[in-house]
Formats: sequence, C-alpha cells, structure tokens
Amino acid sequence: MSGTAMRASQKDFENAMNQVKLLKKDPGNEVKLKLYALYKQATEGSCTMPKPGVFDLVNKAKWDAWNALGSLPKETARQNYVELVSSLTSASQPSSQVEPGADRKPSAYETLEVTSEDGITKIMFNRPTKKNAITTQMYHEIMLALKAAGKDDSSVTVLTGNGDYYSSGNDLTNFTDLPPGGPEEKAKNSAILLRDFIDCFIDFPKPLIAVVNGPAVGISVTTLGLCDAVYATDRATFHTPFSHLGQSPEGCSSYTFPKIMGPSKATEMLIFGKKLTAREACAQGLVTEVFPDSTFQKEVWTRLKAYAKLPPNAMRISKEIMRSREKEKLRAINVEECNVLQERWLSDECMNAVMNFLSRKAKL
Ligand SMILES: CCCC/C=C/CC(=O)SCCNC(=O)CCNC(=O)[C@H](O)C(C)(C)COP(=O)(O)OP(=O)(O)OC[C@H]1O[C@@H](n2cnc3c(N)ncnc32)[C@H](O)[C@@H]1OP(=O)(O)O
Repeated sequence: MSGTAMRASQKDFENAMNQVKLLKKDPGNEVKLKLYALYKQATEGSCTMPKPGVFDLVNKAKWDAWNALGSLPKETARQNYVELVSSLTSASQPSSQVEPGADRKPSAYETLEVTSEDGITKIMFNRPTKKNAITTQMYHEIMLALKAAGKDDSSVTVLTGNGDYYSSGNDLTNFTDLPPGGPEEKAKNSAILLRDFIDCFIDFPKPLIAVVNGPAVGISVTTLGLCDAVYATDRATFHTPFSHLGQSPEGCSSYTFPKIMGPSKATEMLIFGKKLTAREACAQGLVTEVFPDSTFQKEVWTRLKAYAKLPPNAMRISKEIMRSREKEKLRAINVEECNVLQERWLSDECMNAVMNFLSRKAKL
C-alpha cells in the first residue's frame, strides 16, 4: 500500500500479517494484544464471545483487548492493523527472507502450528478437540501459512493434523455467523474465500505433501487431489459426503478425482459419499502410500527428511513442468465449483443438513 491515507486492501492486510512473523524484535505483550484485537475485529467483527473467567488470565486479556474495540468497523480495524504493523516494521527492519524456524513463533497462528526444520515446513492443523474442523479464521491462516511456506527456504511443505483426525473438513458452525446481508452475502463471501483458498493449492510452487494422520472429511479430502504426494496411516479414512450435506464437490475434485481414479469410482465418492479406507484410497491413486499406524510418523518423517535434502530448485522446476499445463484449467474449474456451491449453500437441502448437525441430530 502506498501511504496510510489509502484504505488497506485484503492483500495489504495479508502482507501485514506476514510481516508480523518477520519482526526481529518481540513487540511486547501490549502491542501483541492490540494486534490480536485488531486482527479479530478485522476478520470476525465485534467481540461476541463470552467473557473468560478471571483466572483465565491470557484469554481474559485477549478478550478485553478485542472487546475494547466495540463496534469498530472491520475495514477500519484492518486499516489500523496495517498501520500498526507498518510502524513496527519501520522500527525493526525485517529480514527479506523468512529465516528457518521463524514460523515457530507461537503467536503467529491461532489455529495452526507451523514449524520449519530439516528443509521441511510443517503446517499442522491445530484444533484437535474439534477434529481440526476448518473455521473461517483457519482458512485465512492456512492461506497465509502456504504463501509464507512457498517463499521460505524450505524444500518441501507438509500439511498434517494434530490429534486423532487429519481434519473433519469445513467447520459447519461457519454457516451460523451471518453478516448483515444474511445468507446470500454469507454464501457469496464463502465462495470467494473458497476460491482463494483453493487457488493457494493450485499455485503452490514446491512439493506439497499431505501426511494424513487420521480420518479426513470434505475439503480436507478434495485438496489431496492438489497435493503432490499423500502419505496416510492405515487408520485414516477418506469421506466426501457432499450429497448428504446438500452440497457439491469443491477443491477441483470434480476434475481431479475422475482423472485420478476414473469416473465411476469418483462418482461413488463425490456423489454417493462412499467412505474409503486408506488402502482403498491408495488402490485408487488418491493416496501415495499407506503405513501402519504404529510406525506411521517415524517412517514418513524419515522419508520426508531424505526427500528434503534433494536440490530444491530441481524439485521446484520439476513440479512446475508437471503441473503448469493444468493450472489455468484448474483455476477455471475452481471458479465454476465455487459458483455452484454458492447456490447450493442457499438450498433447503444444505441448510437442513447443517441444522441437523448443529442440533446434534446428525453426524456422518
Ligand atoms: C468456506 C468454504 C467451504 C468449503 C466447503 C467444504 C465442504 C466440506 O468440508 S463438507 C464436510 C463437513 N464436515 C462434516 O460434515 C463433519 C461433521 N462432523 C461429524 O460428522 C463428526 O463430528 C465426526 C464424524 C467428524 C467426528 O465424530 P466424533 O463422534 O468422533 O466426534 P464429535 O464429538 O462429533 O466431534 C468433537 C467435536 O468437534 C466438533 N466437530 C467435528 N467436526 C466438526 C465440523 N466439521 N464442524 C463443526 N464442528 C465439528 C463436534 O461438534 C464436537 O464438538 P463439541 O465437543 O463442542 O460437541
């Protein structure tokens, strides 16, 4: 952004979030609380969360900071965030490259744990008590983490989950946070978010590996078709219950799945919602290799560390030549799938399915 008088765009906001991670000097708790509050206000609006108890000191301080912003408009919060980061970066010049391990700062992400070592940036979904369901905030954080990982000095990037699940897919409570424009505006915003999220996978420049540590549902399955290799524990399952949810395929799976496994197997998954075991998913080409759960982590990370020692530029260039012909096509498919879903989210079929889950009447 040139000059603070201009309104900060979403891109400025995302750049500012990246810059925070590059700060060489800890800005101190007061500033970190201010950044947290502005971030929450800019992405979620006014604080409506219940106040944490007096003994929950950290969360209470965060809540107080966010709540103090009252009804500050999201755009103003975004602008203030960008300006605050700008003042911090001019006081402490960031390095032009992400240093190894820079992503380990615990304050950088709330829903992810991102670490970088041995040439591998690991992006771990970190909402284990919610089966790593992906909230709106988490979509934004994954996009940020992927953009940072695409530019850092690691050779490969890994997506994995904390706890017993890889991810249970879209967090269905996302549908309950309605903006002033109601369901229509929500559906439109969600379609834009989904399009941008999937574009980050399509455009990811280095080997992107999924380490599927447990069951995967919905969008966490479809995005596997955009990864370069998928290693799974034999405890993992792969489930895309879109029809059950009144929804339709996303993540370019309407194209990648028939291509990977043939149209009839893709139909069983994407239309009839058949849940695959890890071995079935491997036989159908969605999963690269399956490991016994007892040795999964050890075997996979040993292998990944060896792969990460290969010349990074060669790997990047090989990926580019393998994938570049498809990129434009994938982007167009992504847009088409998002348009269809935008309609689907407003359908009775979808709304009833979400309500049934939220009222605890239905689980997959
Ligand atoms: C904006 C872009 C939109 C892109 C669209 C993508 C489409 C999809 O991803 S479709 C897939 C959506 N996912 C689901 O429908 C899964 C719903 N969850 C379940 O059916 C079950 O939770 C489970 C089978 C995954 C796990 O069952 P289990 O009995 O083992 O555990 P629970 O007690 O149900 O879960 C613990 C805890 O986590 C909450 N939770 C789990 N998954 C979700 C989710 N997807 N959305 C919201 N919340 C989820 C669950 O409610 C429990 O919470 P509480 O402890 O507070 O009750």
